[in-house]
Amino acid sequence: MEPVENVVLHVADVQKNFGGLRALSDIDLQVEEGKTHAIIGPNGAGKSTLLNVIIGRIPPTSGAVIFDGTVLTGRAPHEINQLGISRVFQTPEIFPDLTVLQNVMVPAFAKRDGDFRVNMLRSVESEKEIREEAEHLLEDFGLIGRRDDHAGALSRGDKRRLELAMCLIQHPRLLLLDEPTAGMSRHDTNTTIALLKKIKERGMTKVIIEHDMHVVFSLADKISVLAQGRIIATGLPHEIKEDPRVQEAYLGGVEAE
Ligand SMILES: Nc1ncnc2c1ncn2[C@@H]1O[C@H](COP(=O)(O)OP(=O)(O)OP(=O)(O)O)[C@@H](O)[C@H]1O
Repeated sequence: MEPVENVVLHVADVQKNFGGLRALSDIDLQVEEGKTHAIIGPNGAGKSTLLNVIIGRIPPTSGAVIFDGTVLTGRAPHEINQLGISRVFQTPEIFPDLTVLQNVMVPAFAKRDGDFRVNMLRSVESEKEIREEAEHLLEDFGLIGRRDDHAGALSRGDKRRLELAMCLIQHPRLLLLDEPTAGMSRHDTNTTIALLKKIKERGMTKVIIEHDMHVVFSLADKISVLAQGRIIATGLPHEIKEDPRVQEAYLGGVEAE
């Protein structure tokens, strides 16, 4: 594998077996600081497994994940979060009984204080700085009008945007996005693409797993293609579009925009 400059995340020679099934083989992925790196591949290729290995939810069978020189493998998910990695899941993980504003504030306390604690909610009203930042984010995300509503009452698209705001208030160095536009209308998808482009302007590194080629080619600086648990190609978007192995394994017939 060719050396990559300014690598902030290195997935080094990772394998993952589920019993007799090898879900990931010989994964070597290098993500450059400040770039958006997309991971695409057909259903069952291993994308979610790879993401879960990176965030510490699934231990790899062998290999390691290194973030800015620190080995993540073996650390608990909340420790990995504290090191500067946040993630948005396919199914939004929000607090449905808290207000929209409280939802955005809680991860800021968690990052600062080290864990989610029930009593942190007592500080919600007194923490002016965090509250103001949360309100700014809700404005950016078009959710300020819903700030006092229960988050559980939001539409699916709004819940996903809320979750993104919950990540951003942590000022992560690396943001992992698992199909951030899944289930959204084209309009909501385009709004989310615009938001993610804005984040890019702030220089945050992103790893994005996505099925929607419109989203991938709108955002990615680099793309890796997973097929049957292996990375079969990594390159610039135009290189990936033109790669016959990729067309055969994945794009096959799908017109990339
Ligand atoms: N916890 C598990 N136990 C056993 N097998 C699993 C587990 N998680 C995933 N697998 C298997 O590992 C392979 C990779 O699955 P994974 O969900 O990572 O693929 P994916 O690329 O994310 O697919 P999709 O696009 O459908 O979400 C699949 O064959 C899947 O059935």
